[in-house]
Amino acid sequence: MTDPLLQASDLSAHYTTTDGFLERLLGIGDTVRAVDGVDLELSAGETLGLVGESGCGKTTLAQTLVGLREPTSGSVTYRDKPLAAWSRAALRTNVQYLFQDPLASLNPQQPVTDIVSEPLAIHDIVPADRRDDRVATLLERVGLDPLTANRYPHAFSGGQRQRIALARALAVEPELLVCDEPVSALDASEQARICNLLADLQDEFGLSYLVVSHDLSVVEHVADRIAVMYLGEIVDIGPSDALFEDAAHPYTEALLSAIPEPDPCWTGERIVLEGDVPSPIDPPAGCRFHTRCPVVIPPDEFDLEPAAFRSMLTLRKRLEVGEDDWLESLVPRDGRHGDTATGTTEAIRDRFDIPSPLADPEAEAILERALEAIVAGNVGGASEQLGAAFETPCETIEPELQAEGDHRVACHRFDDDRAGDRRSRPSE
Ligand SMILES: Nc1ncnc2c1ncn2[C@@H]1O[C@H](COP(=O)(O)OP(=O)(O)OP(=O)(O)O)[C@@H](O)[C@H]1O
Repeated sequence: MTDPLLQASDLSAHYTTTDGFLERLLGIGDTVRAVDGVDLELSAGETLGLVGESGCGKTTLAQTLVGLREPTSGSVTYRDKPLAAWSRAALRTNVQYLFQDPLASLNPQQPVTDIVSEPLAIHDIVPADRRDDRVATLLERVGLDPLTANRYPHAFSGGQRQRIALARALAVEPELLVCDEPVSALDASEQARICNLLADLQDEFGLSYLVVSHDLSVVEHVADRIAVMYLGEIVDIGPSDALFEDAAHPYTEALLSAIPEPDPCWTGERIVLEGDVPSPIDPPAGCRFHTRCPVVIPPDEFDLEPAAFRSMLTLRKRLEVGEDDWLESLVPRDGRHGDTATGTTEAIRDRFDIPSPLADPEAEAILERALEAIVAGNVGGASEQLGAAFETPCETIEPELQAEGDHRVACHRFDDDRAGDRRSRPSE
Protein backbone atom coordinates (compact mmCIF):
# COMPACT_ATOMS: atom_id res chain seq x y z
CA MET A 1 0.00 0.00 0.00
CA THR A 2 1.21 3.55 -0.75
CA ASP A 3 1.59 6.17 2.00
CA PRO A 4 -1.73 6.62 3.76
CA LEU A 5 -3.77 9.70 2.93
CA LEU A 6 -5.76 9.32 6.13
CA GLN A 7 -4.57 7.43 9.18
CA ALA A 8 -6.17 6.78 12.57
CA SER A 9 -4.29 5.40 15.56
CA ASP A 10 -6.02 4.00 18.62
CA LEU A 11 -8.99 6.24 17.89
CA SER A 12 -11.89 6.36 20.31
CA ALA A 13 -15.05 8.44 20.27
CA HIS A 14 -17.43 8.10 23.21
CA TYR A 15 -20.70 9.77 24.06
CA THR A 16 -22.04 10.47 27.51
CA THR A 17 -25.74 9.91 27.88
CA THR A 18 -27.59 11.64 30.66
CA ASP A 19 -31.17 10.93 31.66
CA GLY A 20 -32.00 14.13 33.42
CA PHE A 21 -31.11 17.66 34.39
CA LEU A 22 -29.30 16.64 37.61
CA GLU A 23 -27.07 14.13 35.80
CA ARG A 24 -26.21 16.75 33.20
CA LEU A 25 -25.45 19.27 35.94
CA LEU A 26 -23.20 16.83 37.77
CA GLY A 27 -21.61 15.67 34.52
CA ILE A 28 -22.43 12.03 35.20
CA GLY A 29 -24.04 9.49 32.96
CA ASP A 30 -23.36 6.39 30.93
CA THR A 31 -20.47 6.24 28.50
CA VAL A 32 -21.40 4.98 25.03
CA ARG A 33 -18.22 3.50 23.56
CA ALA A 34 -19.26 4.16 19.96
CA VAL A 35 -15.70 3.89 18.61
CA ASP A 36 -13.11 2.13 20.71
CA GLY A 37 -9.43 1.93 19.81
CA VAL A 38 -9.57 1.91 16.02
CA ASP A 39 -6.46 1.77 13.81
CA LEU A 40 -7.21 2.46 10.17
CA GLU A 41 -5.53 3.83 7.07
CA LEU A 42 -6.75 4.88 3.67
CA SER A 43 -4.46 5.42 0.66
CA ALA A 44 -4.72 7.98 -2.12
CA GLY A 45 -7.00 6.75 -4.89
CA GLU A 46 -8.34 3.92 -2.76
CA THR A 47 -11.95 3.07 -1.87
CA LEU A 48 -12.30 1.73 1.64
CA GLY A 49 -15.67 0.26 2.61
CA LEU A 50 -16.74 0.44 6.25
CA VAL A 51 -19.48 -2.05 7.09
CA GLY A 52 -21.32 -3.35 10.14
CA GLU A 53 -24.79 -3.54 11.65
CA SER A 54 -26.74 -0.45 12.58
CA GLY A 55 -25.35 1.18 15.73
CA CYS A 56 -21.88 -0.39 15.54
CA GLY A 57 -20.25 3.06 15.27
CA LYS A 58 -19.70 3.55 11.52
CA THR A 59 -21.01 7.12 11.31
CA THR A 60 -19.25 8.16 14.51
CA LEU A 61 -15.98 6.73 13.18
CA ALA A 62 -16.39 8.32 9.73
CA GLN A 63 -17.18 11.72 11.21
CA THR A 64 -14.30 11.53 13.69
CA LEU A 65 -11.91 10.52 10.90
CA VAL A 66 -12.63 13.72 8.98
CA GLY A 67 -12.81 16.14 11.90
CA LEU A 68 -16.59 16.54 12.08
CA ARG A 69 -16.48 15.09 15.60
CA GLU A 70 -13.80 15.39 18.28
CA PRO A 71 -12.14 12.11 19.29
CA THR A 72 -12.17 11.09 22.94
CA SER A 73 -8.63 9.78 22.54
CA GLY A 74 -6.21 8.65 19.84
CA SER A 75 -5.15 10.54 16.75
CA VAL A 76 -6.03 11.10 13.09
CA THR A 77 -3.63 12.44 10.49
CA TYR A 78 -4.45 13.61 6.98
CA ARG A 79 -1.43 13.68 4.68
CA ASP A 80 0.75 13.01 7.75
CA LYS A 81 -0.50 16.14 9.52
CA PRO A 82 -2.77 15.90 12.60
CA LEU A 83 -6.33 16.97 11.81
CA ALA A 84 -6.13 19.65 14.51
CA ALA A 85 -3.24 21.26 12.61
CA TRP A 86 -5.38 21.73 9.49
CA SER A 87 -7.44 24.90 9.11
CA ARG A 88 -11.13 24.14 8.75
CA ALA A 89 -11.21 25.66 5.26
CA ALA A 90 -8.18 23.70 4.03
CA LEU A 91 -9.59 20.46 5.41
CA ARG A 92 -12.98 21.04 3.78
CA THR A 93 -11.45 21.61 0.35
CA ASN A 94 -9.57 18.31 0.69
CA VAL A 95 -12.22 16.20 2.37
CA GLN A 96 -15.96 16.24 1.74
CA TYR A 97 -18.71 14.32 3.54
CA LEU A 98 -21.80 13.03 1.76
CA PHE A 99 -24.48 12.61 4.41
CA GLN A 100 -26.84 9.65 4.74
CA ASP A 101 -29.98 11.69 4.12
CA PRO A 102 -29.46 14.15 1.25
CA LEU A 103 -32.77 15.89 1.93
CA ALA A 104 -31.67 16.74 5.49
CA SER A 105 -28.29 17.98 4.30
CA LEU A 106 -29.63 20.17 1.47
CA ASN A 107 -31.16 23.51 2.43
CA PRO A 108 -34.83 23.29 1.31
CA GLN A 109 -34.94 27.09 0.91
CA GLN A 110 -32.13 27.18 -1.66
CA PRO A 111 -32.41 26.37 -5.37
CA VAL A 112 -29.92 23.79 -6.61
CA THR A 113 -27.81 26.41 -8.34
CA ASP A 114 -27.19 28.18 -4.99
CA ILE A 115 -26.55 24.91 -3.18
CA VAL A 116 -23.84 23.88 -5.64
CA SER A 117 -22.31 27.34 -6.11
CA GLU A 118 -22.10 28.11 -2.36
CA PRO A 119 -18.82 26.20 -1.80
CA LEU A 120 -17.39 27.81 -4.95
CA ALA A 121 -17.98 31.20 -3.36
CA ILE A 122 -16.98 30.27 0.23
CA HIS A 123 -13.66 28.82 -0.86
CA ASP A 124 -13.25 31.35 -3.68
CA ILE A 125 -12.71 28.59 -6.21
CA VAL A 126 -14.31 30.12 -9.29
CA PRO A 127 -14.86 33.85 -10.01
CA ALA A 128 -18.46 34.98 -9.58
CA ASP A 129 -19.08 35.52 -13.31
CA ARG A 130 -18.12 31.89 -14.12
CA ARG A 131 -19.95 30.15 -11.29
CA ASP A 132 -23.14 29.42 -13.22
CA ASP A 133 -21.13 27.67 -15.93
CA ARG A 134 -19.26 25.68 -13.34
CA VAL A 135 -22.53 24.66 -11.63
CA ALA A 136 -23.91 23.53 -15.00
CA THR A 137 -20.79 21.45 -15.66
CA LEU A 138 -20.96 19.84 -12.21
CA LEU A 139 -24.66 19.02 -12.57
CA GLU A 140 -24.09 17.49 -15.96
CA ARG A 141 -21.19 15.48 -14.61
CA VAL A 142 -23.40 13.87 -11.94
CA GLY A 143 -26.15 13.14 -14.46
CA LEU A 144 -28.53 16.05 -13.81
CA ASP A 145 -30.00 18.41 -16.36
CA PRO A 146 -28.54 21.92 -15.77
CA LEU A 147 -31.91 23.34 -16.83
CA THR A 148 -33.32 22.07 -13.52
CA ALA A 149 -30.83 24.15 -11.49
CA ASN A 150 -33.45 26.67 -10.42
CA ARG A 151 -35.62 24.05 -8.76
CA TYR A 152 -35.59 23.31 -5.02
CA PRO A 153 -34.45 19.99 -3.43
CA HIS A 154 -37.99 18.73 -2.72
CA ALA A 155 -38.68 18.71 -6.49
CA PHE A 156 -36.15 15.92 -7.02
CA SER A 157 -36.19 12.16 -6.38
CA GLY A 158 -33.96 10.55 -3.71
CA GLY A 159 -31.35 9.56 -6.29
CA GLN A 160 -31.36 13.02 -7.87
CA ARG A 161 -30.92 14.64 -4.45
CA GLN A 162 -27.93 12.41 -3.78
CA ARG A 163 -26.52 13.62 -7.14
CA ILE A 164 -27.05 17.26 -6.07
CA ALA A 165 -25.16 16.56 -2.83
CA LEU A 166 -22.44 14.90 -4.90
CA ALA A 167 -22.19 17.93 -7.24
CA ARG A 168 -21.87 20.21 -4.21
CA ALA A 169 -19.16 17.99 -2.71
CA LEU A 170 -17.24 17.88 -6.02
CA ALA A 171 -17.36 21.68 -6.34
CA VAL A 172 -14.32 22.09 -4.07
CA GLU A 173 -12.36 19.44 -6.02
CA PRO A 174 -11.73 17.28 -2.96
CA GLU A 175 -9.23 14.42 -2.69
CA LEU A 176 -11.31 12.35 -0.31
CA LEU A 177 -15.06 11.85 -0.25
CA VAL A 178 -16.74 10.15 2.68
CA CYS A 179 -20.03 8.63 1.54
CA ASP A 180 -22.22 7.71 4.52
CA GLU A 181 -24.84 5.16 3.40
CA PRO A 182 -24.89 6.85 -0.03
CA VAL A 183 -27.53 4.53 -1.52
CA SER A 184 -29.42 3.04 1.43
CA ALA A 185 -32.56 5.08 0.72
CA LEU A 186 -32.62 4.25 -3.02
CA ASP A 187 -34.16 1.46 -5.06
CA ALA A 188 -31.87 -1.24 -6.46
CA SER A 189 -31.49 0.21 -9.97
CA GLU A 190 -30.74 3.71 -8.70
CA GLN A 191 -28.29 2.19 -6.18
CA ALA A 192 -26.39 0.60 -9.06
CA ARG A 193 -26.39 3.84 -11.07
CA ILE A 194 -25.01 5.88 -8.13
CA CYS A 195 -22.34 3.23 -7.45
CA ASN A 196 -21.31 3.37 -11.14
CA LEU A 197 -21.24 7.15 -11.01
CA LEU A 198 -18.97 7.07 -7.94
CA ALA A 199 -16.62 4.69 -9.78
CA ASP A 200 -16.56 6.93 -12.91
CA LEU A 201 -15.86 10.03 -10.82
CA GLN A 202 -13.02 8.24 -9.09
CA ASP A 203 -11.43 7.38 -12.45
CA GLU A 204 -11.87 10.91 -13.72
CA PHE A 205 -10.77 12.88 -10.66
CA GLY A 206 -8.52 10.37 -8.85
CA LEU A 207 -10.77 10.56 -5.78
CA SER A 208 -10.35 8.45 -2.65
CA TYR A 209 -13.51 7.19 -0.98
CA LEU A 210 -14.55 6.00 2.43
CA VAL A 211 -17.91 4.30 1.78
CA VAL A 212 -19.97 3.58 4.89
CA SER A 213 -22.74 1.01 4.59
CA HIS A 214 -24.62 -1.53 6.71
CA ASP A 215 -24.90 -3.57 3.50
CA LEU A 216 -21.88 -5.59 2.42
CA SER A 217 -23.31 -6.02 -1.10
CA VAL A 218 -23.12 -2.23 -1.63
CA VAL A 219 -19.41 -1.99 -0.81
CA GLU A 220 -18.63 -5.28 -2.57
CA HIS A 221 -18.77 -3.60 -5.97
CA VAL A 222 -17.02 -0.34 -5.14
CA ALA A 223 -14.43 -1.02 -2.43
CA ASP A 224 -10.79 -2.02 -2.90
CA ARG A 225 -10.61 -2.89 0.80
CA ILE A 226 -13.28 -3.45 3.41
CA ALA A 227 -13.19 -2.79 7.16
CA VAL A 228 -15.79 -4.67 9.21
CA MET A 229 -16.89 -3.00 12.42
CA TYR A 230 -18.57 -4.60 15.42
CA LEU A 231 -19.49 -2.73 18.61
CA GLY A 232 -17.01 0.11 18.12
CA GLU A 233 -14.07 -2.00 16.95
CA ILE A 234 -12.62 -3.05 13.59
CA VAL A 235 -12.71 -6.85 13.66
CA ASP A 236 -11.73 -7.64 10.06
CA ILE A 237 -9.99 -5.56 7.41
CA GLY A 238 -8.52 -6.52 4.09
CA PRO A 239 -8.81 -6.50 0.30
CA SER A 240 -12.42 -6.95 -0.82
CA ASP A 241 -11.72 -10.12 -2.81
CA ALA A 242 -9.94 -11.68 0.21
CA LEU A 243 -12.92 -10.91 2.42
CA PHE A 244 -15.40 -12.32 -0.05
CA GLU A 245 -13.46 -15.37 -1.14
CA ASP A 246 -12.10 -16.40 2.24
CA ALA A 247 -14.21 -14.74 4.92
CA ALA A 248 -12.12 -15.18 8.02
CA HIS A 249 -13.96 -13.49 10.84
CA PRO A 250 -17.18 -15.27 11.85
CA TYR A 251 -18.96 -11.90 11.95
CA THR A 252 -17.90 -11.10 8.37
CA GLU A 253 -19.08 -14.52 7.36
CA ALA A 254 -22.47 -13.91 8.94
CA LEU A 255 -22.77 -10.56 7.11
CA LEU A 256 -21.78 -12.25 3.83
CA SER A 257 -24.30 -15.00 4.29
CA ALA A 258 -27.02 -12.39 4.82
CA ILE A 259 -26.56 -10.86 1.35
CA PRO A 260 -29.76 -11.76 -0.56
CA GLU A 261 -27.88 -12.73 -3.72
CA PRO A 262 -24.53 -13.82 -2.38
CA ASP A 263 -21.28 -13.70 -4.27
CA PRO A 264 -20.81 -16.80 -6.50
CA CYS A 265 -17.72 -17.58 -4.39
CA TRP A 266 -19.96 -18.01 -1.34
CA THR A 267 -20.56 -21.68 -0.67
CA GLY A 268 -21.85 -21.64 2.90
CA GLU A 269 -25.34 -21.51 4.32
CA ARG A 270 -27.17 -18.51 5.67
CA ILE A 271 -25.98 -17.80 9.22
CA VAL A 272 -28.54 -16.35 11.59
CA LEU A 273 -26.81 -14.70 14.54
CA GLU A 274 -28.29 -15.40 17.96
CA GLY A 275 -29.42 -12.55 20.17
CA ASP A 276 -29.20 -8.79 19.88
CA VAL A 277 -26.12 -6.62 19.49
CA PRO A 278 -24.99 -5.91 23.07
CA SER A 279 -25.01 -2.33 24.34
CA PRO A 280 -21.92 -0.19 23.62
CA ILE A 281 -22.40 1.19 27.15
CA ASP A 282 -21.27 -2.12 28.62
CA PRO A 283 -19.68 -4.16 25.83
CA PRO A 284 -18.86 -7.82 26.55
CA ALA A 285 -15.37 -8.59 27.88
CA GLY A 286 -12.87 -10.48 25.72
CA CYS A 287 -14.01 -10.68 22.11
CA ARG A 288 -17.09 -8.43 21.90
CA PHE A 289 -18.65 -10.81 19.40
CA HIS A 290 -18.41 -13.89 21.66
CA THR A 291 -21.98 -13.53 22.94
CA ARG A 292 -23.26 -14.19 19.39
CA CYS A 293 -20.38 -15.97 17.66
CA PRO A 294 -21.44 -19.28 16.06
CA VAL A 295 -17.91 -20.71 16.38
CA VAL A 296 -16.94 -19.42 19.81
CA ILE A 297 -13.95 -21.57 20.88
CA PRO A 298 -14.82 -24.40 23.31
CA PRO A 299 -12.52 -24.89 26.31
CA ASP A 300 -9.53 -27.16 25.54
CA GLU A 301 -10.42 -29.66 28.28
CA PHE A 302 -13.54 -30.91 26.52
CA ASP A 303 -14.27 -32.45 23.19
CA LEU A 304 -17.21 -30.27 22.21
CA GLU A 305 -18.57 -29.31 18.80
CA PRO A 306 -18.58 -25.50 18.31
CA ALA A 307 -22.37 -25.58 17.77
CA ALA A 308 -22.98 -27.50 21.02
CA PHE A 309 -20.70 -25.18 22.94
CA ARG A 310 -22.42 -22.13 21.39
CA SER A 311 -25.76 -23.45 22.65
CA MET A 312 -24.43 -24.05 26.18
CA LEU A 313 -22.84 -20.60 26.28
CA THR A 314 -26.12 -19.02 25.20
CA LEU A 315 -27.90 -20.85 28.05
CA ARG A 316 -25.24 -19.71 30.51
CA LYS A 317 -25.40 -16.07 29.40
CA ARG A 318 -29.18 -16.12 29.71
CA LEU A 319 -28.87 -17.51 33.23
CA GLU A 320 -26.27 -14.86 34.13
CA VAL A 321 -28.42 -11.90 33.13
CA GLY A 322 -31.32 -13.36 35.07
CA GLU A 323 -33.78 -13.24 32.15
CA ASP A 324 -36.16 -15.87 33.43
CA ASP A 325 -39.38 -15.47 31.44
CA TRP A 326 -38.37 -18.40 29.26
CA LEU A 327 -37.35 -20.35 32.35
CA GLU A 328 -40.73 -19.99 34.03
CA SER A 329 -42.46 -21.50 31.02
CA LEU A 330 -40.11 -24.51 31.16
CA VAL A 331 -39.87 -24.90 34.92
CA PRO A 332 -43.35 -23.91 36.08
CA ARG A 333 -43.77 -23.24 39.76
CA ASP A 334 -47.21 -24.87 39.75
CA GLY A 335 -45.97 -28.03 38.05
CA ARG A 336 -48.31 -27.65 35.08
CA HIS A 337 -45.90 -29.34 32.74
CA GLY A 338 -42.55 -31.04 32.96
CA ASP A 339 -43.82 -33.52 35.58
CA THR A 340 -40.41 -35.04 35.96
CA ALA A 341 -37.05 -33.38 36.40
CA THR A 342 -35.83 -35.29 33.37
CA GLY A 343 -38.65 -33.95 31.21
CA THR A 344 -37.78 -30.42 32.25
CA THR A 345 -34.04 -30.72 31.65
CA GLU A 346 -34.83 -32.09 28.20
CA ALA A 347 -37.13 -29.12 27.59
CA ILE A 348 -34.28 -26.75 28.48
CA ARG A 349 -31.96 -28.62 26.12
CA ASP A 350 -34.56 -28.36 23.37
CA ARG A 351 -35.08 -24.67 24.03
CA PHE A 352 -31.35 -23.97 23.57
CA ASP A 353 -30.69 -26.67 20.98
CA ILE A 354 -28.19 -28.49 23.20
CA PRO A 355 -27.49 -32.04 21.95
CA SER A 356 -28.51 -34.85 24.27
CA PRO A 357 -26.15 -36.27 25.31
CA LEU A 358 -23.06 -34.15 24.63
CA ALA A 359 -20.23 -35.92 22.81
CA ASP A 360 -17.92 -35.50 25.82
CA PRO A 361 -19.12 -37.57 28.83
CA GLU A 362 -17.40 -35.35 31.39
CA ALA A 363 -18.98 -32.23 29.91
CA GLU A 364 -22.32 -34.06 29.85
CA ALA A 365 -22.07 -34.85 33.58
CA ILE A 366 -21.39 -31.18 34.43
CA LEU A 367 -24.24 -29.99 32.23
CA GLU A 368 -26.64 -32.52 33.79
CA ARG A 369 -25.80 -31.25 37.29
CA ALA A 370 -26.31 -27.64 36.20
CA LEU A 371 -29.67 -28.47 34.57
CA GLU A 372 -30.78 -30.24 37.74
CA ALA A 373 -29.80 -27.15 39.75
CA ILE A 374 -31.98 -25.03 37.44
CA VAL A 375 -34.93 -27.36 37.93
CA ALA A 376 -34.36 -27.15 41.70
CA GLY A 377 -34.58 -23.37 41.44
CA ASN A 378 -30.86 -22.69 41.95
CA VAL A 379 -30.32 -20.63 38.80
CA GLY A 380 -27.32 -18.72 40.23
CA GLY A 381 -25.63 -21.98 41.23
CA ALA A 382 -26.21 -23.47 37.76
CA SER A 383 -24.73 -20.46 36.03
CA GLU A 384 -21.69 -20.58 38.35
CA GLN A 385 -21.16 -24.29 37.66
CA LEU A 386 -21.35 -23.75 33.91
CA GLY A 387 -19.09 -20.67 34.08
CA ALA A 388 -16.44 -22.46 36.16
CA ALA A 389 -16.37 -25.52 33.91
CA PHE A 390 -16.83 -24.06 30.44
CA GLU A 391 -14.87 -20.83 30.21
CA THR A 392 -13.81 -19.82 26.71
CA PRO A 393 -10.76 -17.66 25.89
CA CYS A 394 -13.16 -15.64 23.74
CA GLU A 395 -14.83 -14.20 26.84
CA THR A 396 -11.67 -13.42 28.80
CA ILE A 397 -9.02 -12.29 26.31
CA GLU A 398 -9.48 -9.47 23.85
CA PRO A 399 -8.28 -10.58 20.39
CA GLU A 400 -5.75 -8.38 18.58
CA LEU A 401 -5.92 -7.81 14.83
CA GLN A 402 -3.69 -10.58 13.43
CA ALA A 403 -2.16 -10.10 10.00
CA GLU A 404 -2.47 -12.77 7.34
CA GLY A 405 -0.74 -10.94 4.49
CA ASP A 406 -2.68 -7.72 3.98
CA HIS A 407 -5.79 -9.20 5.64
CA ARG A 408 -6.10 -8.54 9.40
CA VAL A 409 -8.57 -10.37 11.59
CA ALA A 410 -9.34 -9.96 15.30
CA CYS A 411 -10.41 -13.49 16.21
CA HIS A 412 -8.80 -16.06 18.50
CA ARG A 413 -9.30 -18.67 15.79
CA PHE A 414 -6.50 -16.85 13.97
CA ASP A 415 -4.31 -16.58 17.03
CA ASP A 416 -1.79 -19.43 16.95
CA ASP A 417 -1.77 -19.74 20.75
CA ARG A 418 -5.49 -20.19 21.03
CA ALA A 419 -6.64 -21.35 17.64
CA GLY A 420 -9.24 -23.96 18.28
CA ASP A 421 -11.15 -24.93 15.22
CA ARG A 422 -9.06 -22.70 12.97
CA ARG A 423 -10.78 -21.64 9.77
CA SER A 424 -13.84 -23.83 10.28
CA ARG A 425 -16.76 -21.95 8.82
CA PRO A 426 -19.75 -21.15 11.03
CA SER A 427 -21.93 -22.75 8.40
CA GLU A 428 -20.03 -26.05 8.30
N1 LIG B 1 -25.26 11.83 20.06
C1 LIG B 1 -25.23 10.62 20.61
N2 LIG B 1 -25.37 10.47 21.95
C2 LIG B 1 -25.33 9.24 22.53
N3 LIG B 1 -25.16 8.09 21.85
C3 LIG B 1 -25.03 8.20 20.52
C4 LIG B 1 -25.05 9.44 19.82
N4 LIG B 1 -24.89 9.21 18.50
C5 LIG B 1 -24.77 7.88 18.36
N5 LIG B 1 -24.86 7.27 19.56
C6 LIG B 1 -24.74 5.83 19.84
O1 LIG B 1 -23.44 5.43 19.43
C7 LIG B 1 -23.49 4.14 18.84
C8 LIG B 1 -22.91 4.22 17.43
O2 LIG B 1 -23.78 5.02 16.63
P1 LIG B 1 -23.48 5.33 15.10
O3 LIG B 1 -24.58 6.18 14.56
O4 LIG B 1 -22.09 5.83 14.96
O5 LIG B 1 -23.57 3.86 14.48
P2 LIG B 1 -23.84 3.42 12.96
O6 LIG B 1 -23.15 2.12 12.80
O7 LIG B 1 -23.46 4.51 12.05
O8 LIG B 1 -25.39 3.22 12.97
P3 LIG B 1 -26.46 3.58 11.80
O9 LIG B 1 -26.09 2.74 10.63
O10 LIG B 1 -27.77 3.18 12.41
O11 LIG B 1 -26.34 5.05 11.56
C9 LIG B 1 -24.94 3.70 18.88
O12 LIG B 1 -25.14 2.90 20.04
C10 LIG B 1 -25.70 5.00 19.01
O13 LIG B 1 -26.93 4.79 19.69
